[in-house]
Amino acid sequence: MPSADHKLAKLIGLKPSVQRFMIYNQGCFGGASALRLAKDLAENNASARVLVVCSEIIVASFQPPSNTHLDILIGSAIFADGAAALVVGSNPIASINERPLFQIVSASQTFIPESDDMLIGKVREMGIEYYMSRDLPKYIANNIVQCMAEAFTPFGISEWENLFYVVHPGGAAILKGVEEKLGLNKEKLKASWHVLSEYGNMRSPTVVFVLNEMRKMTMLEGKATTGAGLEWGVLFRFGQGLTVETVVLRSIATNTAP
Ligand SMILES: CC(C)(COP(=O)(O)OP(=O)(O)OC[C@H]1O[C@@H](n2cnc3c(N)ncnc32)[C@H](O)[C@@H]1OP(=O)(O)O)[C@@H](O)C(=O)NCCC(=O)NCCSC(=O)CC(=O)O
Repeated sequence: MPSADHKLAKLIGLKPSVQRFMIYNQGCFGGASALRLAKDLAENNASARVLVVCSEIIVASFQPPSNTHLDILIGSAIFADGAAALVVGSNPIASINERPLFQIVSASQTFIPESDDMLIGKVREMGIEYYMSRDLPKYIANNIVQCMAEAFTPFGISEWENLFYVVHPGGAAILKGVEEKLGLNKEKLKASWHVLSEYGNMRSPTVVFVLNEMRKMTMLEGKATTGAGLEWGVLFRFGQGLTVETVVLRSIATNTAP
């Protein structure tokens, strides 16, 4: 200490009076927790612009394979270092060229009952020791429909095929489980599959990579909105707890987005 937020604020020349918040020990769902907090800050502080920065040094958790824990080897194979940033605000000012990419409509957090043992990270001297149950993908898959229903019922939406998807690519089995339970075709999670294969599971920044990939793909394909041509979408993350973060998004017309 002072921690990374203080160093970053100085490095990029923010005012000394900038309001800083650090979120630790959230694992993979940290990126969505940060968005949820940023949304509240932006909506409750007129003209605030919130810089969200997610950074993970996962190499600090790297361990040699264990004879008794195959999951340690799986963690070493799928996890990767990464960092990402985005800005959240309300009431964009067109005259200074503020052009949003997505609108955060709602953001919620819940945890799956009886799932505490599915994913555990123990902070040790050598870094974080990770334990993942082989049943973890099943728990996520079995609970996704309920999370989606709770998030989208207030908006009268129940057709999952009509949404765009920004799903945390925790592993291939997790993406396959989500596709299967929501009855999605392979194209729907294209951005998540791409980020998993190119960058791996970087925990909290991963979802920002997926958002950016979604934007890039839809621009390249000439779609009408930043959400693969669709209006409504979901950003879905999970982590220890098992905690699930579900963020309802709306896309922006590409003729107005940067
Ligand atoms: C690791 C995989 C990519 C491997 O996929 P494959 O299709 O190649 O193979 P598979 O699924 O059949 O698994 C191969 C063998 O490994 C075993 N196996 C799989 N996962 C295991 C685990 N966690 N612990 C112990 N064994 C495990 C299977 O039972 C099988 O054994 P056998 O051959 O004997 O039947 C996939 O299983 C996967 O995506 N698993 C989920 C990874 C995960 O938990 N991600 C969450 C990260 S945490 C996160 O994202 C949040 C956070 O950090 O906060």
